[in-house]
Amino acid sequence: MDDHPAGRAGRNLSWQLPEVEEILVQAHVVSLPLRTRFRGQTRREAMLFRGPLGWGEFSPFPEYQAGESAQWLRAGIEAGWQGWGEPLRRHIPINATMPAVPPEQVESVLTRFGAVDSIPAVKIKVAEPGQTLEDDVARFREVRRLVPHAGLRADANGGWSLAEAVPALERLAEVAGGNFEYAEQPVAGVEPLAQLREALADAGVSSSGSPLRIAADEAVRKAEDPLRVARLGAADLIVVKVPPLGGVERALQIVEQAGLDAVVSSALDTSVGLAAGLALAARLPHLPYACGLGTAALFEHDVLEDPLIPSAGLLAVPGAVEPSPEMLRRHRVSPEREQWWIARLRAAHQVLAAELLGLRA
Ligand SMILES: O=C(O)CCC(=O)c1ccccc1C(=O)O
Ligand SMILES: [Mg+2]
Repeated sequence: MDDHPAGRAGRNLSWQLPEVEEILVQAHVVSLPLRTRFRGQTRREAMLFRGPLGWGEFSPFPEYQAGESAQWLRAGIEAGWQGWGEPLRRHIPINATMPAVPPEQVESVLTRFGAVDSIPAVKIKVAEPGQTLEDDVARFREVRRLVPHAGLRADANGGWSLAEAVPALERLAEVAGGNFEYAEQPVAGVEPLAQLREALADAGVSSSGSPLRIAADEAVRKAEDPLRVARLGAADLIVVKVPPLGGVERALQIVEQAGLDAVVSSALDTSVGLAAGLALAARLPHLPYACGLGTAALFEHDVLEDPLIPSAGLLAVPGAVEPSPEMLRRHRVSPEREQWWIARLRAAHQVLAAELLGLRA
């Protein structure tokens, strides 16, 4: 557990990087409208490309620089040129994802994730800038009212301070009854998570008689060293996303080396990217929680004829997916935007090429 995975000559981690021009032979940049604002955005842009083995996605968020974006490119290239290995299961339980909406919108969001009685868990965004704890409590309460048997999770995206997080989680735990599965990245960083775990234990914040569990998200996907969380005992479980971790194979290694329970989640990917998340969830030997891969339900339009929307609380592991040419055309970005994405691709490719060279040296 002491090496950064990038420094390990692990299984299947060395590859032939395709040239940029080869990637661009069949590349499409789309802008997809969201139904509800998410991460402050109302549209999601993505570059999709076809390799010999199938489609891959490159969709780092607009503000991401080349260093961070290189991992996203690595994941997309893995999909098209490397493949994902053999699944251990055919269906993945899927949580609903609840953006920071007012309570009167909760029901309409939930119903997009299939019959509400079948939803195994709901991940609820909290600590949204500009909102208050009362907004979070009201949203939690409404979810609990509509799906009283679902597990509940709160995702603060690191938005609380330590001093805010303890009373906030105490409140939400009351509302959730025994159904509070975990709090995702309630505070930013790794050490603060470890401190919060102690503070919650001292304050006796619990669900179903056990201390409230803490999940690390940004502390894994945006960290120089994604395993520090595990080494410091800063979380009970980790959220793993294929694109920022550089692919299915690397994400698998991180989970294995962390030795913690893992929840696979999307990065608000199109259905092309979600297929990679499902491939990862299908390969994890132990999958104790529903995964956050139902986010196609938050899109007004997607690129597949049949987007990967959960039904009966599940998504089938699709293997290969094929975007519809009509959707790719309909949601195509402007030529200027396309050039911007190609420049991003080139910059990320350069970083990735240097990284892979370093590995081989
Ligand atoms: O986990 C889920 O339910 C959906 C994915 C999700 O919330 C997300 C999507 C894009 C960027 C960040 C996040 C996040 O978990 O913080
Ligand atoms: Mg999160």
